[in-house]
Amino acid sequence: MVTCAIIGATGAVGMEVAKCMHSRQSTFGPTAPALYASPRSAGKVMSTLYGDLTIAAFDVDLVNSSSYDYIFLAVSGSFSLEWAEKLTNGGKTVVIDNSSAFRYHDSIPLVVPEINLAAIGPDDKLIANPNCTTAIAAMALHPIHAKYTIETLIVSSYQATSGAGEPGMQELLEGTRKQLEDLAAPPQPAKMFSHPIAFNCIPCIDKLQDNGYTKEEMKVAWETRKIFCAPDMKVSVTAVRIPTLRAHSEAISIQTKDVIDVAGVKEVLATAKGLVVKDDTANDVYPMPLTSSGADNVEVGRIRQSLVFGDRGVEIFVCGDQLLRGAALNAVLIAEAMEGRKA
Ligand SMILES: NC(=O)C1=CN([C@@H]2O[C@H](COP(=O)(O)OP(=O)(O)OC[C@H]3O[C@@H](n4cnc5c(N)ncnc54)[C@H](OP(=O)(O)O)[C@@H]3O)[C@@H](O)[C@H]2O)C=CC1
Ligand SMILES: N[C@@H](CC(=O)OP(=O)(O)O)C(=O)O
Repeated sequence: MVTCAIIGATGAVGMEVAKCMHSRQSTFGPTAPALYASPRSAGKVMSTLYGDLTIAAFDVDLVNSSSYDYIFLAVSGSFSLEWAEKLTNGGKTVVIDNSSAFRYHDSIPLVVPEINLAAIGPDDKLIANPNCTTAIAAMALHPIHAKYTIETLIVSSYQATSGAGEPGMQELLEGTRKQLEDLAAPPQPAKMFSHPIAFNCIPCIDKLQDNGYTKEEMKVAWETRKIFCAPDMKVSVTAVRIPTLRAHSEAISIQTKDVIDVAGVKEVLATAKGLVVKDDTANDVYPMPLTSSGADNVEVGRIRQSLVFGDRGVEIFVCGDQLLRGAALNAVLIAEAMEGRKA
């Protein structure tokens, strides 16, 4: 029996981890996870696919006394910095961290299972899960990179409010509801975002860096290079928050080393794991947040030859549920693969 705990179980990612575990019957399904959150949530009962489960307040000794096989961490970067290594419990537990705390450490694997599972060594006990915008793009980009060698990426993202967790979604819903009561009223003041998000879009996610890009934008560059082992790949991103609940979308311009064409791209994407090609624009079939929300696979479409890069470039549009592909599902697939290695 594989035993697991979710820390941050009441949050947007934590709740999805429990659902993903349940759906992966082969490895995790039979055993309900232990759920931990902040002391605010202690004793609360959460309805899950495993039935009603009671939340415990996080306490490192309490958690370590259970010697779980896997811990899914879904709290904050500062929380992970403080606790992640201690939670490996002297090597007894594998900790898969959804935060950005360890992604850029050379000695910590940053993993998308379909791409670089081999980055996990036999003694690795702390594994970093990538940023959601990075993970979704990577699913479509890696097969293209493997065939044509990507040299340059220019990305514009359209990111859902759940990227800011459960409170982000609540702010969109509440702001929209209030605005619809009186369209002439000033927007609700923003708490989670830097401006009201209802009926708006905000071209700034996370902290501004010295180079004029935001941290969210730089994460995509840093992480794509690390996951693809492509330190020289040129990556420029504009990350934008939009008033949707779930699923991030990205328009991606790709410039390659080798000559590339649409038919070849479609062929390589059609057989790639974790992807579904939705590319029939004449019949209004393309990736969208509404169709990719709740789905395990990333949608890719609008595949066309680049007017800018000619026969060394294509344009694609991707859309994926960032709570799943960009967080919970990616983490559970990592654990499943690590468990599979033991067999
Ligand atoms: N949302 C997304 O799309 C993605 C998020 N991530 C990362 O995943 C992590 C979680 O994000 P998300 O689910 O969105 O965040 P939420 O704000 O929705 O959830 C945060 C969770 O952390 C818990 N928590 C807060 N403080 C403590 C504490 N002291 N001890 C134990 N638990 C605590 C909260 O519990 P309580 O309810 O008791 O406060 C809650 O369960 C973050 O690091 C984020 O960067 C990564 C990829 C995508
Ligand atoms: N920053 C992402 C979500 C997230 O939490 O990312 P990260 O794990 O890199 O902090 C968003 O706002 O959509």
